[in-house]
Amino acid sequence: YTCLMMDGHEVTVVDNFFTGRKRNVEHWIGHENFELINHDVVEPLYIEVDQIYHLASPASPPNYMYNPIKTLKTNTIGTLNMLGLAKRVGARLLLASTSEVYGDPEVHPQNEEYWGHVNPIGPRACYDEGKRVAETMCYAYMKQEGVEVRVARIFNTFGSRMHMNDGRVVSNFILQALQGEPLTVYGTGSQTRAFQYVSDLVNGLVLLMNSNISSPVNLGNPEEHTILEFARLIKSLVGNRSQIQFLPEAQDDPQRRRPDIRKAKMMLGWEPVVPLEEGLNKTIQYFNRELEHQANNQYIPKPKAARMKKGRPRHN
Ligand SMILES: O=c1ccn([C@@H]2O[C@H](COP(=O)(O)OP(=O)(O)O[C@H]3OC[C@@H](O)[C@H](O)[C@H]3O)[C@@H](O)[C@H]2O)c(=O)[nH]1
Repeated sequence: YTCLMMDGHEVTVVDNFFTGRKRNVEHWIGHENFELINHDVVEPLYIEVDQIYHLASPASPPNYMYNPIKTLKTNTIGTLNMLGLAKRVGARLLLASTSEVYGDPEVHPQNEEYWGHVNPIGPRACYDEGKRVAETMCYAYMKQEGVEVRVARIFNTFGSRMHMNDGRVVSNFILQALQGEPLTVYGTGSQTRAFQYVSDLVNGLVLLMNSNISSPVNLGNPEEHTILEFARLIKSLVGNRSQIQFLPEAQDDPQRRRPDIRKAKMMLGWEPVVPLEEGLNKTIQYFNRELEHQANNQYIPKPKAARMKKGRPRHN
């Protein structure tokens, strides 16, 4: 799939490593087109660039709810800083927005015209409303300052290099199945989602960035399943006998979600090409290797040296 560095672009990765990991980019360290900056977008950034993929923000519900104020700052102040950077250097900015701007949708499937159904004071608000105002900011900078913006509304995505503690449903189910633990379904499992594999998303993001479409575009895989169906599918692909355990439902959990991707198809010529099972199998292999890596890299503390007692004279 598309790779900016292999295509000859110089890429500067900016990460505060709140949910990111150095291991995910370590194979690029030393490449002449690659640079890594440990930086938080809540602080201003002064670099020279032509294009900004503004992907900053935790995306997993447990991660973004862990520190809602930080999530809000990242999506508001962070977005203002990135738009300010785009304005200063004349760069184009692509915002990673989300299907969560549609909230718990009353329209199905969701197309880009739908305004959404979001609880502004619920537990997901820091993210939903943060992304909604981030979109608003993009169009204010476009109108008032002439900044070129692109807005991708990204639907549920999974794949290699996800964090083991990510907390979203695909990584949870795979890790649970691989370890023979029960698969935790929140609520009845009748809520639906549609999942795209990460490489499809990357292709869509690069196509959108280089297109002339400034209005929001959905990027997702329209193949919709209930969460219970996902649990059963992952169990069968991993091939073990984990139980399914029903836990209380998550508050404000969207009940149905599926992208209408006609706009991306028509205007970008984009659609997902990785079948669900193939993506899941790749991700299962990845998490298998992660579990092995974890088992082989346990930190074993060295025995502590005897501590000097306080108050006694030291004889050196
Ligand atoms: O262990 C789990 C985790 C999650 N779930 C359920 O699975 C569904 C999907 O949950 P996830 O946490 O993976 O993701 P959500 O769809 O709720 O949110 C996601 O939406 C789109 C993106 O912007 C983000 O990646 C994320 O916010 C929900 O109904 C959730 O309640 C489980 O049943 N068990």
